[in-house]
Amino acid sequence: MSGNRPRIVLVGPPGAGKSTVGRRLSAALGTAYHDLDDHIVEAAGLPVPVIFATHGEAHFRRLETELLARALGGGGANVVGGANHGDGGGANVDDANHGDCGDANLGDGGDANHGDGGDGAPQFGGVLALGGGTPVQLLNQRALAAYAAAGGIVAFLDVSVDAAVARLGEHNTDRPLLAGDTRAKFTALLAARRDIYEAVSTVIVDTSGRNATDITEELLTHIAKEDADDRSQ
Ligand SMILES: Nc1ncnc2c1ncn2[C@@H]1O[C@H](COP(=O)(O)OP(=O)(O)OP(=O)(O)O)[C@@H](O)[C@H]1O
Ligand SMILES: O=C(O)C1=C[C@@H](O)[C@@H](O)[C@H](O)C1
Ligand SMILES: [Mg+2]
Repeated sequence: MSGNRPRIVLVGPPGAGKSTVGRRLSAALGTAYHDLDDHIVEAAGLPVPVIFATHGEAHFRRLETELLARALGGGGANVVGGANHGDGGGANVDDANHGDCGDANLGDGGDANHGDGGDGAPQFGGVLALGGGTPVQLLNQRALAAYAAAGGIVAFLDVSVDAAVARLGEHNTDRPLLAGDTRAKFTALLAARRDIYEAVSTVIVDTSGRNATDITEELLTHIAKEDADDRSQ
């Protein structure tokens, strides 16, 4: 796996602890931490709930797919501001004007660094936590499959409904898809996505009833084992 691609990618539903564990893991590994949601927020210049409310989920998903392709460096979909980012390859899913949002600059970010290092090479080494819904899009599933086939680790952080709701609250306001009755929405969301999380992952870690330190230790052990296996081949 190239040094500038993530050593490990974390997937799972909201509240699984991807961001929490991802930060701890990167600190333990002495590597960078990247949160795809944070990169989307930076690219859009808006918080996630505002992107959803103002520009719609479809626009958020296009930004997400573009940034995942850049992070995994597989020449995947080029969705946002394609002409300016020079990463080439793959389908161009959106046009340069982002007609759905009425703002030609949204998601392009001008001179902002969106992880492509300015020369198209991905700069997402270390730990990459995805958004809860990132693996749902087919293009993203393909990007993750290519990354895993090249030796990448995709860890599904699983969580029960009760544990997730205990973490997120019964009426979460930070996650647009869980607003209102968070328990009911989380239950439906996990039921719809469980097979996808399982399919894209190379390892599954149940986080229910476990603290972040414990989960981080398990992932560190897994990474060390993968590294040892790589060396022996
Ligand atoms: N193992 C854990 N035990 C208890 N609480 C946890 C654990 N992991 C995370 N949390 C708490 O749960 C909440 C959600 O965690 P976090 O933001 O890391 O989830 P996420 O998977 O990144 O969610 P999202 O997909 O919405 O970004 C936070 O308040 C965090 O402190
Ligand atoms: O589960 C989801 O679809 C989402 C999870 C968050 O990480 C954000 O990516 C956004 O709120 C969508
Ligand atoms: Mg997160």
